[in-house]
Amino acid sequence: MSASAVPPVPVSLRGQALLADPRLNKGLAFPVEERRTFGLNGLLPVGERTLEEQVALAWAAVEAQETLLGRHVRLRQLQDDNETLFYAVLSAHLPAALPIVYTPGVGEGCLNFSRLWERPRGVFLSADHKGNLAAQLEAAAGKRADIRLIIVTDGERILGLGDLGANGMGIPIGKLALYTACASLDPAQLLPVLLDVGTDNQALLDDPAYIGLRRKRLRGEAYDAFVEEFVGAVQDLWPGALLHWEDFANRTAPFLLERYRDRLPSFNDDIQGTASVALAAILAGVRARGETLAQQRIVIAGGGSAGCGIALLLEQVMEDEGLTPEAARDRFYLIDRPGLLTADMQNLTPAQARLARTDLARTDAGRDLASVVARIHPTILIGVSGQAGLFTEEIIRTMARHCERPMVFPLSNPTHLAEATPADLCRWTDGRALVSTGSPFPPVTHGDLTMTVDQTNNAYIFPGLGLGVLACQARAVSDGMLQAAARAVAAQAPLLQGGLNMLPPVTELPQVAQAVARAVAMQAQEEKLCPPFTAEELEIRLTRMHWAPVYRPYQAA
Ligand SMILES: O=C([O-])CC(=O)C(=O)O
Ligand SMILES: [Mg+2]
Repeated sequence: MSASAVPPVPVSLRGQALLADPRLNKGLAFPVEERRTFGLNGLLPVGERTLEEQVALAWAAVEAQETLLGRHVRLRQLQDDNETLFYAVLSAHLPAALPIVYTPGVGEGCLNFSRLWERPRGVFLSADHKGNLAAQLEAAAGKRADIRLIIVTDGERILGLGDLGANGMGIPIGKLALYTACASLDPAQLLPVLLDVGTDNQALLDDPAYIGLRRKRLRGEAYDAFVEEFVGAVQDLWPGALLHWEDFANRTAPFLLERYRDRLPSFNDDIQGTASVALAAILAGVRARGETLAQQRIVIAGGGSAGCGIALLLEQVMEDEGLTPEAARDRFYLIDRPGLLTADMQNLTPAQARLARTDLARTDAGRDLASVVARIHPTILIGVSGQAGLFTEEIIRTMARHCERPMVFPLSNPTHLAEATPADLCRWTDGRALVSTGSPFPPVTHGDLTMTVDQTNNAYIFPGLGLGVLACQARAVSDGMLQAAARAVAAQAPLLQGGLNMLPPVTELPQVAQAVARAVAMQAQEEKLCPPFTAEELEIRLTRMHWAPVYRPYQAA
């Protein structure tokens, strides 16, 4: 769409204030007339640039940075300076920009967040300000803001990096960028929120540069009441907005998910988004092998909420394929630090207890990962352990002896925490393994074949899920909607169309998001979780919600 076809936006800011507003700033792309109308002459040099020229220069400046952190910082500065240009850069360079803005670059950003802090983005809600959260949310978002989607974290389990306290704000900022870059949601409708309830990370508490609350984490009833006040404020201020929970600790995440999933549209991305994309890749893999999910033996290394979430969604599909709930559960072997989880263990979470094995006792030998793999001959091995190198050569070679095309998913993030590298997995299995990681990896070569590495990252799911939920005004996010999202992604698997990959390439994330959004909305309607709509109405809404990174003309308000 050319700029002249777009109706002018009324703008009340002038001069410095206009240039300092990242949502409105155009930098040297302000045309002569707007420079005059808004008092920009003298503030800007006379030179003019098109958006395309700005994109080329901005991207060159990113690429000139020597480190991943440097590139991440450069893009974050661009986002805070000129949002339109930032998203134009992302859409022009999506595969290269994603690992900078998102995993693994965002991990570096979080680790250095306090030191890099320059200007605010999003809302920091501190436990010290309890009782005042609604006012702070409204003030920080802007009085007239129409917030449709919030990502919230309390920073306790940032990727596999652990408790980063207030530094975890990098994650909601980074993930929200994907809602715009992949699903074209208007960035003005998205809000990152950090619940600053303290940190148990002593290094941060001791760090003079740390920007967060200097106290141990709020726990128990005080924590619950704080989250409750936050959710209540969101519902009052922005009814119908979607709440995306991200990177909460394993013990907190499932509890918050269950507590709120029927009260407002909400989902936990680490549990449900990760499960949905894993299901997508696995469905593509088993179909390519000419099998069903119900035929698989699945070992999950990592008994946290992500591992349990993956098992739950896979089980539901196995039941759809005709297995009884007991038979479906029997397909899974959940392994955590103490080894295979067995029903006689103490302190299991409810999700772990459901999956714990009853055919072994906690005192039995052979409960370590290598022994379990050697005994049960899994067809699928999933790593959500945060333990680099957990998938050893011996384990993988054993698995590959009993399975022609073993599926191996080292999903831990960021890159250095993956349970194995794709290159090793390819070598140890003579190129037979179907490999997918959580973070991006370079292509692998086997013989004269070079293939890109699939990334089973929730980025395939959450942007489209959010778009679909908002487009149909769903009042909740059901497991059925997550299954529908997975099926929509699996339907685009190159592996089922003569290609090598289980997931579509990252370049296709925008098309994937549209397909996921449609599938999610249709499923919500099927389950009567939204007002009824026709297919035509859905298309109109999806088109209306489409925000493109182009400069709109301004007129003085
Ligand atoms: O952020 C990512 O890349 C995936 C994710 O949710 C996590 O690892 O916590
Ligand atoms: Mg996460």
